[in-house]
Amino acid sequence: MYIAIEGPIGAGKTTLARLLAERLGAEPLLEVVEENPFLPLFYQDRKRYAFKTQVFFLLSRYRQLSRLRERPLFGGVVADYLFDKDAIFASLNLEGPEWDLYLDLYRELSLKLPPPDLTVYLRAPVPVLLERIRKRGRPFEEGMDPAYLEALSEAYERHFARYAHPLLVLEADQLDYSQPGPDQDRVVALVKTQLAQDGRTA
Ligand SMILES: Nc1ncnc2c1ncn2[C@@H]1O[C@H](COP(=O)(O)OP(=O)(O)O)[C@@H](O)[C@H]1O
Ligand SMILES: Nc1nc2c(ncn2[C@H]2C[C@H](O)[C@@H](COP(=O)(O)O)O2)c(=O)[nH]1
Repeated sequence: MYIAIEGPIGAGKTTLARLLAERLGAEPLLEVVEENPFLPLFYQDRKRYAFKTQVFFLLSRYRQLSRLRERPLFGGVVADYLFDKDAIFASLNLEGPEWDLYLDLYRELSLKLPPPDLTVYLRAPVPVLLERIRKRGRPFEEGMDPAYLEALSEAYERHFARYAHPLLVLEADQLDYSQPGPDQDRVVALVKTQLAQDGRTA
């Protein structure tokens, strides 16, 4: 069983991936964005650092997800990202020959990765995302541009409107699974039900 959680910045992906991994007896597969040395520079000058930032993410995501093919998944995996995320961000930040070169690389690498058994797409309004980003407190995200978040949310909507694999869409502002309580049980139950409907067991 391989579950991926996606959604815009601050939607609650890592929080949900940890919770599901714990409740389903699976391994969390988490991205460490702080490992990307270009990311803080990207937020200072998006045009200048977009390509370097993206290629670093592309390679590290590819390497991490490739390992899923190389070893048996005994208890399953819950990842806090989908490989497609890379192209969603790239489509907003790259253009011209850099975008063409990037897309060539992305297409080649994506062919080699398995799709998840279930993807959970977390939706939330921009003000909620901004509040959660503020609460998380990463220094380089302090001046997050609401227009960038809006464009990113729209790109996610377009992507999942034509997504061809099993998908569960959750309104992430309606469920507080960040602390113990009934919403945690509710979100776990929703995922289990979806897995069962798709013929998978958790
Ligand atoms: N469903 C939720 N309700 C309220 N707060 C949440 C929820 N999910 C996450 N949070 C909080 O929002 C912040 C961002 O969550 P995080 O999981 O890091 O988001 P993402 O991985 O999507 O960027 C964290 O401070 C987290 O505790
Ligand atoms: N330019 C890009 N930035 C990215 C990409 N993936 C993530 N990020 C940034 C967005 C956030 O500031 C931070 C963490 O992302 P979360 O979605 O985990 O909150 O990293 C990317 O591909 N390109």
